[in-house]
Amino acid sequence: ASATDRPPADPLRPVTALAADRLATADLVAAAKWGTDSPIDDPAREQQVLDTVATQAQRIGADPDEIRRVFRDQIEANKLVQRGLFAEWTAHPDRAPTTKPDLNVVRQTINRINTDLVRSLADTTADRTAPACRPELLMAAVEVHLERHQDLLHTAALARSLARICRN
Ligand SMILES: O=C(O)C(=O)C[C@]1(C(=O)O)C=C[C@@H](O)C=C1
Repeated sequence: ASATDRPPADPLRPVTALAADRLATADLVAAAKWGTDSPIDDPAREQQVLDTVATQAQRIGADPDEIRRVFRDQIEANKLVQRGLFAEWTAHPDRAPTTKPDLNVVRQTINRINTDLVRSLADTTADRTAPACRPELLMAAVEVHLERHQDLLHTAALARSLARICRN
């Protein structure tokens, strides 16, 4: 067998990278909401996200309820980052953002990541069911943390976002 016959060393890397990509948008969402009347919690938008990913899951033969649960975690993790940043900006106003992104544009980015993440979850159903899922997921999270030089807030949120990736 040649090296190319080997299964990928890091099968959960794409899912982990997409979860981190989605969390990176929390900085933009927080900056868009900072100093406005828009609250961090937007239940109507959450419902829209969850319904859309469930429909996408169904269309590609994935379990819509499982995908909903995984995305509930993505949303909670996103709010963790937003709340952490609001706390930091409140305590240190000099660290608050000076430009305000357009929330609708940021949501378009989130929508694209959501679609990719649904696909990636469907593609890794076997890996996520395997006994090796937890160690592989941890390895992928450590690699993403190191490569992106993530701070504690984003790494803690990443761990939160991965809570239900493994099926066992
Ligand atoms: O779109 C927003 O307003 C966000 O804050 C992002 C997000 C999400 O993770 O999708 C998180 C919290 C809100 O309640 C709704 C959605």
